[in-house]
This record gives sequence, C-alpha cells and structure tokens, in this order.
Amino acid sequence: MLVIDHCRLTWPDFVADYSLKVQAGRLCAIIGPSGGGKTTLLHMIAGFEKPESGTLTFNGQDLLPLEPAKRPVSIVFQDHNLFPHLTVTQNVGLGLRPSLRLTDEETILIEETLDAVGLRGFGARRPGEMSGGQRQRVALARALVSGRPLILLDEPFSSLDPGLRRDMILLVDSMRRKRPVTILMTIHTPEDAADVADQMVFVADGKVVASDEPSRILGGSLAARIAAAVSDT
Ligand SMILES: Nc1ncnc2c1ncn2[C@@H]1O[C@H](COP(=O)(O)OP(=O)(O)OP(=O)(O)O)[C@@H](O)[C@H]1O
Repeated sequence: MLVIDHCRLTWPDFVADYSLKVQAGRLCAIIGPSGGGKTTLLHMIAGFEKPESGTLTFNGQDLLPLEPAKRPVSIVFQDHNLFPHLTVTQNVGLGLRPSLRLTDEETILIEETLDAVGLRGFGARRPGEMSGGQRQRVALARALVSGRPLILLDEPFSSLDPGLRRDMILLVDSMRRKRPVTILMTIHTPEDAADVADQMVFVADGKVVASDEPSRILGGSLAARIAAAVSDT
C-alpha cells in the first residue's frame, strides 16, 4: 500500500499538504483543477520534490530518504521523454539498464513488452518515425519493463484524440492485470477512466479533497467542481 500522511510542501504561491492511501495493485485516477497540485503530488512520490514534513511509504518502505533512482517508482511524463536519436528498443532498454548494454534475456523482455503494448516489429524505428500514440506506447513500455512496482503516469495521454486516449487507458488497465503494479495516473477527462480505475482522487488547492470509487466521486457532492475543473482545462 502507498501511504502518504500529511506531506507538506511550501512555495511562495502554493502550499500543499497531501494525505492519501492507495492499495497495492490498484489503478488510481487523479483529477482536479489546473494548478491544484496533481503533478506536484506525483513528483513528490517520485522524489523530485521533497516534503518538509510528513511520511511517505510504499509497502512499508520509507521512500523519503531515497533518491528518485532508488525508489520503486517509474514515472511517465506527458511529453514522454524519448530520446530522438535512439531506437525504440534502446529507449525502452533505458528503463532496464541505463548503460544500454543489454543481455539477450533483456532484449527478449523488451521485445515481449513492445508486443504487449502493440508495437511488435517497431524496435528498430526512431521516435520521429512514429505517431503520438505510438510514442506514448514506447514510454509506457519503458515504465513497464523497469519492473518497478509503482508506476506514475502524469497526463500521458492528454495530447491524444479521445478514441486513442481511451485505447491507451484500456491498455494500462490490461497491463496491470498481467503484472502486480500499482498505478497512479493524472487525467483531465474523468470519464476516460471512470470504469477502469479502482479509485479516483480529487486534488485541489494542494490537498486530496476526496478519494473514493470513481462513481462516488463523479456522482457525489464534487460533481459541479469536477465539471468546472474539466471545462477549465
Ligand atoms: N518547483 C516549484 N516551485 C514553486 N512553485 C511550484 C513548483 N512546482 C509547482 N509549483 C506550483 O504548484 C502549483 C501546483 O502545480 P501542479 O503542476 O502540481 O498542478 P496540476 O494540478 O498538476 O496542474 P495542471 O493540471 O495544470 O498540470 C502551481 O501553482 C505551480 O505553480
């Protein structure tokens, strides 16, 4: 289980105080108004931002003393951070071995993962030779191949058209059914994930305002604030 207890960050214009629990193996969708603190929450879990107080554990392990690279966390950004000069296989391989001196077993694992995200035969291509949706799949494959149990997706699909976005969310859902991973995903369109997420979290003003099953979040007292947040973005 991921347990965040009163993790506090203070900047001149923004104060965050996050508390949240996510059971291991769950898919948790994070929604909320622009500037409310969704990305900052993920960055804090990944270790890019350090809270000045509070506790953060995953499956009982204290994450706060750990540098980002040492955390059991893999993060996918909206701009997917692929290296244009590297092939798809190499970009995914970075999730396994930054030196890219891949063993035969690792190369096979990469091929299997590319297959799983629908990119069989794309290994030799470069990101510039692929569509936006295909590039997102490469970034997702890199996160999955890392074997890290906690995957953070920071609006990875928001630049895609609605049909493709939905396909990608279904792909994330199918991946986590094959492998025990816990996934936190920020999204702008709650409906995209309403039927696949186990948990939905509404973040605003640097706080987790509500955390519950998606139907309760979307149909509850926050419905008007959620609608306003969606139309605002
Ligand atoms: N390193 C930083 N230093 C100072 N302020 C920051 C820093 N990082 C983020 N902020 C501020 O924290 C607030 C929350 O930003 P954050 O990116 O987490 O929001 P968000 O909910 O992800 O927004 P969006 O949906 O627009 O991406 C913003 O006011 C932002 O300006």
